[in-house]
Amino acid sequence: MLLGDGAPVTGDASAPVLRASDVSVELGGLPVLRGVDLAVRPGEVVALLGGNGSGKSTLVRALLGLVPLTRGSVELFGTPLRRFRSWGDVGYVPQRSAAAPAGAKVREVVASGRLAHRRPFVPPRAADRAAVAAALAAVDLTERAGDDLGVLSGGQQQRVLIARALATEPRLLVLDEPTAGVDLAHQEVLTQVLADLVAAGTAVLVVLHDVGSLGALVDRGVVLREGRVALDGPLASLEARLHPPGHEHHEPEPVDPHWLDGTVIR
Ligand SMILES: Nc1ncnc2c1ncn2[C@@H]1O[C@H](COP(=O)(O)OP(=O)(O)OP(=O)(O)O)[C@@H](O)[C@H]1O
Repeated sequence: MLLGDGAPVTGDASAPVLRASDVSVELGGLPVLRGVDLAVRPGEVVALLGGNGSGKSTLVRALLGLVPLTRGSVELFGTPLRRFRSWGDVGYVPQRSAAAPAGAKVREVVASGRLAHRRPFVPPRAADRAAVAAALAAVDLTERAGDDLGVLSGGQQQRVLIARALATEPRLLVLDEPTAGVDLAHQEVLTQVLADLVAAGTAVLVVLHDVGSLGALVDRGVVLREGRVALDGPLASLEARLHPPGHEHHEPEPVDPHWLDGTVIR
């Protein structure tokens, strides 16, 4: 369909890239997520917060189709998850303990982030090689590209997983505790890399225990508690509800700090 001036209709540019409605998940016969609603828009950075076992990783995995929903629905870029095929638009950094392929070279792991862009049995194109090189440079691991993943330190392995997701050149980047085990200097490098992606329109959903340097990028925090969304709002408002100034009477009700179970917002 064309508008009167001939411009193609491309849809609502601010439509959510990710929308979860009433998502419930049971694992081992027990409810883990209970009616979660969540939307992430282009260029938005949403932090998923909450105590241990509140369901953050399960939610991320459910949103990517890695665990089945028992109720509710997920849309990626406006397409229901069961019909979604554009995985080249999605980057995923799992929790490190969940992924450390034995015997793989660093470059191979990062290059696997390009698979959704490539046709089978065709050698990588210049664009694929350039994306891998840029991703390795972004996490400061160019020199280690030929090493076995297993000989890298824990924090370096984490940076490899981040590079794999960056190599995808995603429009939606989902990261599960990406800064766990990463030193402060490289957390700041990661923050700058993400800031550049976000400025270019990439949306980010990031599970965090310690908001740390990434906090400067975060637009909104969503706090899970026992598989439900307990709070959803700007980080500053969550912080105000956790630490209300004693002398003001118009602040919202303080929330129970145990909901965050040690999560550090500031
Ligand atoms: N495969 C599984 N089978 C049974 N229960 C599971 C499974 N995976 C997760 N759970 C349970 O689901 C709950 C939520 O786990 P999840 O890993 O999503 O929490 P989390 O908020 O990411 O925690 P953390 O901050 O410790 O990483 C926990 O009680 C966990 O034991």
